[in-house]
Amino acid sequence: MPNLAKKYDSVVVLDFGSQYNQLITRRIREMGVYSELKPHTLSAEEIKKMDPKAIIFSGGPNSVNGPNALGVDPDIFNLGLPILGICYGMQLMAHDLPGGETVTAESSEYGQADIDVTDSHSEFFKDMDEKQQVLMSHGDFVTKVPDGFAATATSANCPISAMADPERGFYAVQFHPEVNLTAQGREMLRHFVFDIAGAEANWSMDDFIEDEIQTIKETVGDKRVLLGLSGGVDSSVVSVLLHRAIGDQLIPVFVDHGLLRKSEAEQVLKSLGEDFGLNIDFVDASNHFLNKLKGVTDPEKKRKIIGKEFIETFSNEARKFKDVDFLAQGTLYTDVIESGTDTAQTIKSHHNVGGLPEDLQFKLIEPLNKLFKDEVRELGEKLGMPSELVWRQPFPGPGLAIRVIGEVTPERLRMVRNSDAILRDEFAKAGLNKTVWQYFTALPGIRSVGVMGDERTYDEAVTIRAVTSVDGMTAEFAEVPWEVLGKVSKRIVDDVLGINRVLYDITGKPPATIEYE
Ligand SMILES: Nc1ncnc2c1ncn2[C@@H]1O[C@H](COP(=O)(O)OP(=O)(O)OP(=O)(O)O)[C@@H](O)[C@H]1O
Ligand SMILES: O=c1[nH]c(=O)c2[nH+]cn([C@@H]3O[C@H](COP(=O)(O)O)[C@@H](O)[C@H]3O)c2[nH]1
Ligand SMILES: NC(=O)CC[C@H](N)C(=O)O
Ligand SMILES: [Mg+2]
Repeated sequence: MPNLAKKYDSVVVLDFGSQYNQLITRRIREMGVYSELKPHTLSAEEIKKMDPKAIIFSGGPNSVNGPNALGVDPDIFNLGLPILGICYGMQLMAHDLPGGETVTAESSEYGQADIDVTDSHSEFFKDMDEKQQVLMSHGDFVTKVPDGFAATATSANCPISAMADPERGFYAVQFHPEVNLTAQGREMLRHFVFDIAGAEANWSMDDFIEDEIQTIKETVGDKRVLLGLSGGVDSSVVSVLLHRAIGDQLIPVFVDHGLLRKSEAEQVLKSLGEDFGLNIDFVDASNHFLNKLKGVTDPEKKRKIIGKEFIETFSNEARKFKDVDFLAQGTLYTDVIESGTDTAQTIKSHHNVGGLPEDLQFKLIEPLNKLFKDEVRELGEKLGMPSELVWRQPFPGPGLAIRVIGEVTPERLRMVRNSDAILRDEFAKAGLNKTVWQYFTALPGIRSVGVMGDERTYDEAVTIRAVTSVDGMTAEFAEVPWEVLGKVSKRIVDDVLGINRVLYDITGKPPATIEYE
């Protein structure tokens, strides 16, 4: 995203490593105010140049009193700008400003909690009920508010749940107003952005499109751009943006790595090639990928191999054309944060981020890497893309490899591919493809005893994963009618050789993730 903070009213969010930090920026963009996440190392001078209306300090995994504490330029407090500290951000304010104190509690608090607002005059909690349901997720807490501050909310486990110094426009909360589990969190953030910081809502997704097209044009010049096109929502949206910006300088490459779903290659070539008119370079690299994956069982190793093979395939293709300096990908913010950053932990290396080799010879173009899935869908609709494409369920780049736990063999790929086709068929018949966010089968690598036609079997199991979500950051298992599950189970066991048991996964994210590896 270009540096737009100066062009529109904006809020700068400083990153201390919370998994939710980019959710803060999107909550603010939803209000029509531009927001960007920036490193916590940004100096007061650099922030001043961006001319934001306010600053937010995000949460983070470290302790302000610990050896890995992350800090801010102390001059930030003298910029005359309103500041909101969230969780770690609040603790940091109490740690850095005179008179305050943050200590490590004897027991941590993770989950929903009730707080009592003690100062209903506070602009932050203006016109709100005294009791508020919030998400707490912390081990440290503020025991003394800094000079000039007053406590504004309290709870049984966290006596100072919020504090404020309205004079300087400094506000802080121990809970997370950016997540849905804080019932009125959006309202509180609105108070901060509009009433306290006085921002005006003068940014929208249309501005994003215009600004991105302009930036892409300037970056690319007369060079060519190879785009990894998967047929999924993200890379398709990128293809439209790029096509608008640079026309025929775009080379969309679709790779069949042997890990695609049933009939996927034909469908993608038809819908994006024939119907949508993209001139797709199709590469069948399946033997190559599958050979490299032979004997590999560790999930992170698989992901790294796939990331490397993708890049090798793209490099080989680039040699066929002249002047290819750039690689474009449909990377989303979820891929970035889960792959780990300087401040956030690695949950899994997405092939397109953490799986990339260090000596990449392309410059990357990733226009969506600050956005979430639902924002990308909104963008796709604004770009006039067909709704079947915009509302397609996500399919991960490493494909079926991360749905076969343990070794990826042709035999096991056949089992997961055919069972997945049955699941998708039955979900479509039941209309569930419109309501369930993502659904697929996986091979958990369990073998168990069965009896089929009076014979003993000792075969693999298949699990069904079906989740509802908005942005893929959190998810709940979908409540699928028993009847549909029964049909799917019967068809899988009847038709997919080598499967004698079907399981249904009833875990959310967290604590699980959506995919199995
Ligand atoms: N088979 C493939 N061929 C070429 N590029 C691919 C392929 N699979 C994934 N990619 C690249 O990796 C990126 C990340 O994959 P990801 O699955 O997150 O996004 P997507 O496929 O575009 O959208 P969706 O999340 O809806 O599946 C893609 O946007 C694309 O650039
Ligand atoms: O392009 C991708 N490359 C990857 O390596 C990858 N891993 C997971 N996913 C998709 O991301 C969303 C969140 O997945 P998890 O809960 O499993 O982390 C879900 O929609 C997953 O399907 C991936 N997409
Ligand atoms: N979620 C957070 O920001 C946590 C802050 C800090 N690591 C704590 O445990 O208190
Ligand atoms: Mg995909």
